[in-house]
Amino acid sequence: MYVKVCGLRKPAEVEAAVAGGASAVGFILTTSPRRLSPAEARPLAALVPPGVAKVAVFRGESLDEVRRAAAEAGADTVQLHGGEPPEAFAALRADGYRLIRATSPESGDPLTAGAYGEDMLIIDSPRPGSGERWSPDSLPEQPAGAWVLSGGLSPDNVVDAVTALRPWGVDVSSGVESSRGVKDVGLIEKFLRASDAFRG
Ligand SMILES: O=C(O)c1ccccc1N[C@@H]1O[C@H](COP(=O)(O)O)[C@@H](O)[C@H]1O
Repeated sequence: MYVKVCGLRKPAEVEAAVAGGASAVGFILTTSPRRLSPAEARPLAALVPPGVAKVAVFRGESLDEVRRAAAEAGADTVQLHGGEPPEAFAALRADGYRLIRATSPESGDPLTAGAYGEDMLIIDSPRPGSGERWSPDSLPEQPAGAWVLSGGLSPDNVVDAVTALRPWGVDVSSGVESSRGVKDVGLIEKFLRASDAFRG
């Protein structure tokens, strides 16, 4: 199972995620208590070994700004939360990025991974990064393909959530923090150990 740990801001957090077997680490390059500048993200991305994705997260920035910031940060994957059209995904694909489309159950967006040309689909609460969970009852259709469960996951609920929904991957930020925007390395390790139950 794919496991992404998002909103990292310090070398020790990146190192804990990598050592614990994360598939991807995320850097928030948009409005957020976890926001980093691309220049701040770049040395963190440089700590990430091959085989672990370096995800730059955006919400509502222009395509030009996404391109500029993702390149400066040294990301290899772009995550878009802004309801961008398929053409934006095509342009970023042509630049060589792997792509994540993020949406929420009641957005009206397609819930099939790849519908806009993305590699993965994150299904998150309507307020990304809030730590809020969403109800499976709010899904208008069964998600399909490489879809990633996000929104309010934590070391204590990830096993039950995955058992119930059987996503292709999971994504966490708030649930591995001691307070809003402040990661707890012990919780990152605990989340990754809990997720090990679903990895080969
Ligand atoms: O973390 C943020 O503040 C954020 C801001 C804007 C877009 C996305 C953001 N985070 C994403 O939210 C989920 C994690 O949610 P949770 O905190 O675990 O409930 C993850 O996809 C982050 O990339």
